[in-house]
Amino acid sequence: MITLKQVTIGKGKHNILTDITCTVKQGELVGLIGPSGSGKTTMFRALAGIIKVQSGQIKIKEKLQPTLEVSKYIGYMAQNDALYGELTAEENLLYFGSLHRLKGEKLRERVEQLLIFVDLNNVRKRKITHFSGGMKRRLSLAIAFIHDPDILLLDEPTVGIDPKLKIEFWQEFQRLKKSGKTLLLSTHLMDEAEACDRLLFMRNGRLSDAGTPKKLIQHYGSVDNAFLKEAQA
Ligand SMILES: Nc1ncnc2c1ncn2[C@@H]1O[C@H](COP(=O)(O)OP(=O)(O)OP(=O)(O)O)[C@@H](O)[C@H]1O
Repeated sequence: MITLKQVTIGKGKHNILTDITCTVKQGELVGLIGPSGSGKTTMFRALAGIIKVQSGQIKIKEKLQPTLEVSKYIGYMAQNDALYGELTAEENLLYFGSLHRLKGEKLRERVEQLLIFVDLNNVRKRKITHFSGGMKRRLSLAIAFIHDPDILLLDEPTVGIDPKLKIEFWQEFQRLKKSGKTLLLSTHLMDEAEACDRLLFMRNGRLSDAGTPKKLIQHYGSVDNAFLKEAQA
């Protein structure tokens, strides 16, 4: 579903990503973990087709990225919320839905479902400028889901989310995975890392290790240890 082959971004000594090769299969829930500044967001941006690779290639459903053709398959939740502050939550969803050519009853139904899912139904008419950080995150997640994409790229989706909603988000991630969606998400939280099918460790722009949480726990003692070891190495 997602293939990276010797992907390098940046130039010479200033590479942000270096020689990344990995795949994510359909129906997998993969966690991207690594220290701050290790290149996770850059990898998401490249997968979403926002930035180009200097060398190597990224394929989404066998199509070379960046290409407009694959944007319908991808739902990307960025770390910095890209929302329209002067629009309400509902208007933002309607707008982003229309960009994906959703309209009429189908769009309205989807907006209703998502406002309930991210627990913003009671503030749907409020402008985003009056939203808290956590509320903006929730709306960003709803926008990534609006067109029911096959691939979800979620950059720290639960930051600023209260514990109850975090559990509900994870139930939804697992449900989406079971329904055949492919999820790649970044996290600094070890309980989330352990809930993934597979983990990719990034360090200094390189993929330093990969494996199931179980395998990594066997090797390092715990996912926490694996993370700390990779961060310090
Ligand atoms: N547009 C850019 N131009 C130059 N350097 C950049 C650019 N974007 C990111 N970087 C650098 O690339 C490195 C990786 O950044 P990135 O945001 O991808 O890391 P990250 O793993 O997502 O970090 P965090 O966990 O803090 O979100 C950092 O050193 C950052 O300063």
